[in-house]
Amino acid sequence: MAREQLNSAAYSWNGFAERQELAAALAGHVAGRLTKAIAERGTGLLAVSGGTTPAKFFAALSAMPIAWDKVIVTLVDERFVPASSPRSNAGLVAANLLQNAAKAARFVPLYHEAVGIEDAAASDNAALQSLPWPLDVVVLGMGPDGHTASFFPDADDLAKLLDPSSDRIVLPVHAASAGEPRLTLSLARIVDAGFIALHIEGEDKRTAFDSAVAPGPRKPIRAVLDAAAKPVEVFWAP
Ligand SMILES: O=C1O[C@H](COP(=O)(O)O)[C@@H](O)[C@H](O)[C@H]1O
Repeated sequence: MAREQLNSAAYSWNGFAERQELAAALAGHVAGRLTKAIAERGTGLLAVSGGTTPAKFFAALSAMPIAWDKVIVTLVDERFVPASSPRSNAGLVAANLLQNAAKAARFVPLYHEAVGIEDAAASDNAALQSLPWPLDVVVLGMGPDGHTASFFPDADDLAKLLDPSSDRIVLPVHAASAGEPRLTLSLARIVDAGFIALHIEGEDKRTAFDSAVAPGPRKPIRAVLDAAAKPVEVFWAP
């Protein structure tokens, strides 16, 4: 059960005492949304984040008894590295989510060998057109700098990345702080999802979230909160 529940127009705060408890609760919400989508339109479209936070949530979700053969999983964002790299978000998903019952899901990666991320983003854009948009569920993460997806505060052309009316599905990202070039779903596709969750853990991320929603410079996560038609469900544990 959520330890604390706070609401504002832009988000609902679901606080938990333990990370494992959060993982189980978030997995339950996501499974419920996917089950509903499968019943209504025969398929469930899920986009998940990478990084270090989601492993426990992925393990819990992978065991949920849903019709995984009707679920398509893709990524919110990806580092421009092959799946064999320890930095690969696809590698994290393969090792932790596409296991157990969830082995039956179809995974659509963002990384493909290409001359550069502009070419990779263009081919992803074409390949992902055929998915059954909108997303039923998107699970975002956030860095202590307030980046979410690969919307880094120092990214080139940040305004273009954060354009909520973009007709792009996937965009290339160059940002000095990102480590390597990135591929990211557009803000427009993220905020159009039926259920938007933000999964963050640790006091540093709570502080970063609090400062992002306070008056002041607009951090990328704030762009999601501002553009989403419904409140973002924030899942946090210390
Ligand atoms: O680089 C990334 O970082 C964020 C946050 O990751 P975390 O390690 O702090 O959990 C993540 O949401 C994103 O997918 C990833 O590419």
